[in-house]
Amino acid sequence: MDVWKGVLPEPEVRTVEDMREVLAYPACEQQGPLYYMYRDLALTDEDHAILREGGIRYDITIITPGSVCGEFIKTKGHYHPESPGGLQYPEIYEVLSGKGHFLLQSQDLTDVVLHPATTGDKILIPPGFGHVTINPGEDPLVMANIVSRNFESDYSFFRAYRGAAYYETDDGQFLKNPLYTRVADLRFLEAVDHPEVGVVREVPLYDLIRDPLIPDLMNLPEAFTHIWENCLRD
Ligand SMILES: O=P(O)(O)OC[C@H]1O[C@](O)(CO)[C@@H](O)[C@@H]1O
Repeated sequence: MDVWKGVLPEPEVRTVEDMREVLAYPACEQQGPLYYMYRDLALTDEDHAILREGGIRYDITIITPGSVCGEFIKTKGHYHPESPGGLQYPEIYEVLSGKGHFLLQSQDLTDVVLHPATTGDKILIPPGFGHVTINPGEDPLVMANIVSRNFESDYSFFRAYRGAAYYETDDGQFLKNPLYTRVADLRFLEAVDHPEVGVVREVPLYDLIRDPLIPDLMNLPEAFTHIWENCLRD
């Protein structure tokens, strides 16, 4: 992988079979791996200690291009649980190469946002938003994330509702998931910088592991309500 100069552990792999319960076309007979997750990466032991002490993790995920019976390949989708301060844990993503469509849906389904993103773009997942990443491009989508290491993702809603509120098909259309009876229309929003917390295009996400603000942003989201309130503004 060109974008990562460090050691790569064995990835966790999701296959068509693992994804069946969230697919637009669950009877699809295709098989094989769809995406690869390299979790808890660090370039040096010192960096790994910084990540551990800050209670955060740096991961890289590679989503292969293509479709599963006509639906673009995507991640499974999950929500994050509540942090001790009462807000759900947030997350930060960066596109390292390729194109991504980051679909974010609020817990009460009154807001569903799609952020198209390309190399360098950063995406904030605010507390309370479930998220799925779709690869709508012809190349692998390589993306990194920083997230708290103090929780496990919650897949129960996406399992019960067979995926996110919208499926993206390989002709570029968004199909409303019929199990969502009441849900907001999809809003398209450009990925923007968040200079107040140092999350900007010119600074690679990996460099932020040394910024003392980032562990707080990820683990004490209640101290950053001004960021969450504004990050999905039109
Ligand atoms: O857990 P899912 O929905 O398959 O999504 C995978 C993504 O989530 C993460 O676990 C972080 O939230 C990443 O490692 C990976 O990109």
